[in-house]
Amino acid sequence: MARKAAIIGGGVIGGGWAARFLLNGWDVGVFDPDPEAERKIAAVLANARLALPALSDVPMPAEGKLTFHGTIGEAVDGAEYVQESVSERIELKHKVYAQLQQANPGVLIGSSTSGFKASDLQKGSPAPENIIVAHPFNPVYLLPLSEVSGSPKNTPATVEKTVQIMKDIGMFPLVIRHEIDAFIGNRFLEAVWREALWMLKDGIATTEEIDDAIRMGFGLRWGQMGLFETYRIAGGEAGMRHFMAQFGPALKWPWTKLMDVPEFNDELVDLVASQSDAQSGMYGIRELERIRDQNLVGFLRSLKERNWGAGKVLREHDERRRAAFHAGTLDGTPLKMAEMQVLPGWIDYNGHMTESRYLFCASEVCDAFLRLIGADMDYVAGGHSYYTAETHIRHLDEAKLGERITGTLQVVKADEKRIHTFITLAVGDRPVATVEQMMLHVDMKAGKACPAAPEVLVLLNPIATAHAGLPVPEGTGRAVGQKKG
Ligand SMILES: NC(=O)C1=CN([C@@H]2O[C@H](COP(=O)(O)OP(=O)(O)OC[C@H]3O[C@@H](n4cnc5c(N)ncnc54)[C@H](O)[C@@H]3O)[C@@H](O)[C@H]2O)C=CC1
Ligand SMILES: C[N+](C)(C)CC(=O)CC(=O)[O-]
Repeated sequence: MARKAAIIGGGVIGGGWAARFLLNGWDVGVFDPDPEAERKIAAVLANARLALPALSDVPMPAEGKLTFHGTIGEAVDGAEYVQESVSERIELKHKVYAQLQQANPGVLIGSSTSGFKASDLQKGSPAPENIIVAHPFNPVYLLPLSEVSGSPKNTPATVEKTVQIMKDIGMFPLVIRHEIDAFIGNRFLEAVWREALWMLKDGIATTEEIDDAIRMGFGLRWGQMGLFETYRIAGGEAGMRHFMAQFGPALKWPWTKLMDVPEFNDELVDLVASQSDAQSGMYGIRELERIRDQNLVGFLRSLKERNWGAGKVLREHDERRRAAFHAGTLDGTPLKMAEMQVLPGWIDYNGHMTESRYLFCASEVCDAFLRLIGADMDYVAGGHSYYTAETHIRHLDEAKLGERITGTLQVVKADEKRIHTFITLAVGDRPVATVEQMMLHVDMKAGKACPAAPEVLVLLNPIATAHAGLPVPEGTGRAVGQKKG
């Protein structure tokens, strides 16, 4: 049975949480009095469905069931976790917790609050230990950070349970060790926001110029190394100490206006909003969200390839799901090994997935299979691997932008040195290509074929035996130009 989360407040952030839980296989019950909430969540979910699966290299679980409810009590019924995402008003949050704890007394409540401390949120609650901060960043379905911040009233077990739930949905829970307003992320962002408002108000730069200064320069660095690692490099070979010596005195120079806040009045709002309209008003918000998501997917995918920063979190999430997935897949049928989404860069001038990507997809399927039988990176580091000796691709149908391709693999024949595989790439139940391959087991140092290690054969052989009982897949052994049948 699917696990269930309740999302209380289905606006920008609640919608993002709903999408993340649903796409990770949880059922989600939503309560939001806004009559538009269902439509808004559907729009967020549509964008999330295009973006989040593109980060995964293992099959995503079946999407959970989304339900909308007329009361908080119905939404939280049967939920093991609540993500509260109502507007940032403390009295509203207190009212919501009272209703939640009356309906489901032991339920764990994580708050999306941007700045209230857990001890502020817990005031007046009969069970303060079950209320904790789990502060996300927009878009919740793509960005992994969740700042988990408790008070002395939360037990270590509550913190750990929250951490585990965040990991289960692919997030990076950062436990904040000291209770502070706005945690780490927003304390930092607020400082940047104040400086930006000053520069606007003083007529130093426009919204667009400030955004350009970020996105053409240091913003790109922050996304992959943060602040300290970046500055360490800026110190040259002498590193951080040299950086500090060189730029330390600047701390006392009038570089910032940080302690002063520009007066927040209509004039300031008009200045920011009108410049922002001029800069980006040609795009609708949902359109901007899709542009942002595609940029983030490309960025995150390249971090994933390098197993770095947020990309490492994605890989770890894949590993956890891979283990769960394979536990249920070794049943003697062709192995469902990988799922991929057709990304914008994969489309050619004919408007469909370009031919090299079929081989790329097959190689993802094949690598997943090799990991399954223990021929993984540690095995390769030990000097042995499988090399592909021959590949035959048949293109059966088109794959279009955004479609999800499932790759299944059947072992046609295997012995100590060879694996003959037949991979089917399908969109739903429509095969788009088959890829037949012969792989040779190789001693990499000697550059020669040799028998695979016993620990690999012990995993490979039962699969090969089970698959030997299956019909030989249609198309096996075909040559280019050969007539069907
Ligand atoms: N927008 C952002 O960038 C971020 C916001 N947050 C936090 O997330 C929370 C929600 O913020 P947003 O989604 O931006 O606001 P929003 O205004 O988009 O959504 C708030 C939702 O709460 C609903 N609501 C109001 N009273 C309610 C009640 N009694 N029960 C259930 N729902 C109710 C509203 O109808 C609305 O749909 C806030 O605590 C905010 O500080 C956290 C991270 C980022
Ligand atoms: C502006 N904000 C304070 C609501 C921002 C956040 O809380 C995090 C984010 O997504 O930037």
